[in-house]
Amino acid sequence: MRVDIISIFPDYFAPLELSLIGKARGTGILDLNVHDLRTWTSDVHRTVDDTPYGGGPGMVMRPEPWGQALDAVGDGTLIVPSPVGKPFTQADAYALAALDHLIFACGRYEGIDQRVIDDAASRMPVREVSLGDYVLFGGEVAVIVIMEAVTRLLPGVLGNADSLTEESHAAGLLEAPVYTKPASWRSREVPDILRSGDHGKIARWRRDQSLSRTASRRPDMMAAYPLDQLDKADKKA
Ligand SMILES: CN1CCCC[C@@H]1Cn1ccc2ccc(-c3n[nH]c(N)c3C#N)cc21
Repeated sequence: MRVDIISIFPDYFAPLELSLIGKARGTGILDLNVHDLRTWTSDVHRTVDDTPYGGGPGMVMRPEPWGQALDAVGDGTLIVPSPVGKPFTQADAYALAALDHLIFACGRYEGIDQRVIDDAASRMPVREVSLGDYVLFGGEVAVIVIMEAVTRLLPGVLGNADSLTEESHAAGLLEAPVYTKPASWRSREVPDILRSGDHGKIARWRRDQSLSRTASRRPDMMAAYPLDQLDKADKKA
């Protein structure tokens, strides 16, 4: 997978040189290129913003540098983090992980001139996405989150691909609580069932824990959970 990230703060993406994403870059699974938007400015001050038409607070990112930057990186699927975007989900992460070329446009200030998105949409798929119902300074942090959610789904990145099937949001439920040694810690014990060695009972316990956690913390996910899956789980466990 090729990824191009365009930002006025390219150093924000230093974390993408670390851990499993850094390894994916080193092994060629991920071809990640970070670009400074100011590369495509032509004035001495390398200006990327200007006052908004119609008045209002703040500044808007100028279309010219963005247009040249997007021309330079070529066509792919353009992802534009934005507070007005579609909420980003695990399903979106899977969809993006199946693509060959992702381009991320990191806005700042009050946002990017709308004509940049409209112009790009005339020649490639454009996805405006939001991380959640809160306001960030810009798109960079959202891109780091999306990059982690997508990269971990790429074949060869996670040592144990099986873990993808049971994790939260992949199976449609929140994960059960996890425990490790010691068996007793500050007078708190690991649930006996997890030390029983009875894998059928352990699976049922974990499913019950997932269901109760999801029901109490994410009733929206419960509403979307296919009821026939609940029956299957009971029979399997
Ligand atoms: C504050 N400032 C004036 C009001 C409008 C937004 C602006 C800041 N800002 C500029 C570009 C940009 C991109 C994404 C986000 C963003 N916020 N919250 C999310 N879930 C986001 C995503 N994904 C914020 C951004």
